[in-house]
Order: sequence, then structure tokens, then C-alpha cells
Amino acid sequence: MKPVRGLLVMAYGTPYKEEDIERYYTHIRHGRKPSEEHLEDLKSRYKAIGGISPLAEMTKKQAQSLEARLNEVQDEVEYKLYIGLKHIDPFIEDAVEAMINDGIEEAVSIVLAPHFSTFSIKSYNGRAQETIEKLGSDMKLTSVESWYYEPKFIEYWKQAVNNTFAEMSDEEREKACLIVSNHSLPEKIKEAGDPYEEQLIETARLIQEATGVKNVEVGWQSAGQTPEPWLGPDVQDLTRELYEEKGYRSFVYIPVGFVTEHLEVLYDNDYECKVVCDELGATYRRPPMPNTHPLFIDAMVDAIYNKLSH
Ligand SMILES: CC1=C(CCC(=O)O)c2cc3nc(cc4[nH]c(cc5[nH]c(cc1n2)c(C)c5CCC(=O)O)c(CCC(=O)O)c4C)C(CCC(=O)O)=C3C
Repeated sequence: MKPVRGLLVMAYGTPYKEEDIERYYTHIRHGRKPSEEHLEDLKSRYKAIGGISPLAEMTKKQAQSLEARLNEVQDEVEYKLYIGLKHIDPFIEDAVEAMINDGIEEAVSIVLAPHFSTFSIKSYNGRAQETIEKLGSDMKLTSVESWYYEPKFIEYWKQAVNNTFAEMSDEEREKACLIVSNHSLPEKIKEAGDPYEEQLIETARLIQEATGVKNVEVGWQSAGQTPEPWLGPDVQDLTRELYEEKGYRSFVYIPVGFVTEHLEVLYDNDYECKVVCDELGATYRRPPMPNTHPLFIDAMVDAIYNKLSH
């Protein structure tokens, strides 16, 4: 009988039905209820993408694909999947408690987000570790912190971008720009030495090196509605600037901080960025997200084995 190793896959989480939206948004705001106006705005965005986000379904498929692949590529242990979400049940704490109750002695965790920040991966991993300590368990949890540099992750985006550019005429390609983006974060993380911004810049460099695309820019999206400044430029403003200042006429958006189509891709990119492109008379393009593509799943397998071997 092979020993069982826990596989904790963590992700942001999404409302399962409209009634969940308020408690979900309140949790994202650290327990502060959103204003009626902000709540209505979020509900209208979900309605605009068809009512509910594909995030819940895709998160499950990605986690199950990763578990299956880990059990396919090696024979020493049996990986057992536990999904822990940031802002809705099953929460990170519930997943860790389930592992402990199942007698798991060794586990590994990965977040379905490639870049490290104190606001994201650090808080996921911190919540998992704190739960182990709170429950007085000696379960050993090894947590992956970032994996944007994994060759198979870059290869996924290289193929996705090359396929999109191959659809263009020579004339469109000449004036096309690749916009590589991530979820914006409060600017104050820079004072704290957070690597998040550099990691996105490095991701864009690796993708430019792999594809040879001439015009590549870095942008931020989906900033929170809080008074403090968030990392910029926002992808919508960036699109306008590049159209005016660089004369680009076609924009290819790759929100590499996300791993699947969800509200902030289907609305913030496919709707809001497309509205800007339409206003300018520019072409809007967005390659498919990694979802359960084998290169993406294998990139996470490599990230887990690289972490375990160190
Ligand atoms: C509605 C919604 C979805 C659901 C989409 C759906 O249902 O399809 C979503 C998804 C995601 N959001 C993500 C990342 C982040 N979102 C943040 C912050 C915020 N998100 C918000 C909203 C949403 N976000 C809001 C209102 C804030 C500002 C909070 C404030 O007003 O203070 C922050 C800043 C840190 C923090 O505040 O957590 C980060 C890093 C990731 C990437 C993966 C990851 O990092 O897990 C994903 C899939």
C-alpha cells in the first residue's frame, strides 16, 4: 500500500449562486460589507457574463487534472486532493482540517495563481500553516510559492500567443501589441519589497523571448475599489495610450496572473478592454486561458517536484 500524500490546491473561489455574492464580496473585503452600489455593480457584472462565473467548475477540473497527473507520473505515493478556497467554502481552513482528520502526515500545496505576493500566495500559505498549528497537528505541509517561470507554463503562453498572431495579416501583425497583465494590487506592496510586480515583468520578458513578438507591454487590471492607489497602468488606459503614442491598431491581451476564464477575464478583458478597442477602431484579441491544458498541468507538476526536491 503506497503512502498517501495530501495535495492541497488553493484558489480564489467564486459565488455558487446569486445569493452567495454578498457574503463572498464581504469576505473579500475582510468582513466589511460592500456598499449597496458596489454590490449591485458586482451582481451586474456576473449577470453580464451569463449569471455565474465558470471559475468554480474550472478550479475543480484543474485540481482533479493535477491530482490525476501526479499519480500518473510517479509511483512512490498516492496523491489525495483537497481543495481550499480563499473567499468561499470549502475554505482553506476546512481543507487543512479535512487532511488532518484523514490522518495525512505529509502534504504539498499549490495556488492556482503563478505569481507570489504578500496579498495573495503568502496569505494562502499562511492560512494553511496557521490552521495546522491551531489544530496542534504535526502534519508536514510543503507549499509552492510561485511558478510563473516554469518552462511549460511559458511554453503554454508561447503557443497560445503564436497561434493568435498566426491568425493576423502581415499588416495587422506589424501594428499589433501584446499586453501581458495581472490582477492589480495596492501600490504600497512595493515599499514592502513584494516581488509581484517584478515577477509579472519577468513573465512578459520570458514570453517575448519565447515568441519573438516585437511589441510587448505590461499592464494591470481589476483593481479593487479602495481609496489607496493600486498598481498601474490599468489595461484600459494602457490600450488608449499605446493607440495614441505608438500607433498600435491591434491588441492581444494575455492576463497571465489568472489561469482560467472567470469574471475578471470575461468582463474586465473581453468586455471592458473590447469596448476601448471598439471605441478606438482597434482589433481586440485574447487567446484561451490555460484551463486544463496539459502544458499548464505539467508546469504545476514540475513546480511541485522542484519544491519537494529542494
Ligand atoms: C469578484 C472577484 C473575483 C471572482 C471572479 C469570478 O467569480 O469569476 C476575483 C477573482 C480573483 N481575484 C484574484 C486576485 C486578487 N483579487 C484581489 C482583490 C480583489 N478581488 C476582488 C474581486 C474579485 N476577484 C475585489 C473586489 C478585490 C479588492 C478587495 C478590496 O477591495 O480590498 C487581490 C488583491 C489582494 C486581496 O485583496 O485579496 C488579488 C491578488 C484572482 C487571482 C488568483 C488569486 O490571487 O487567487 C482571482 C481569480
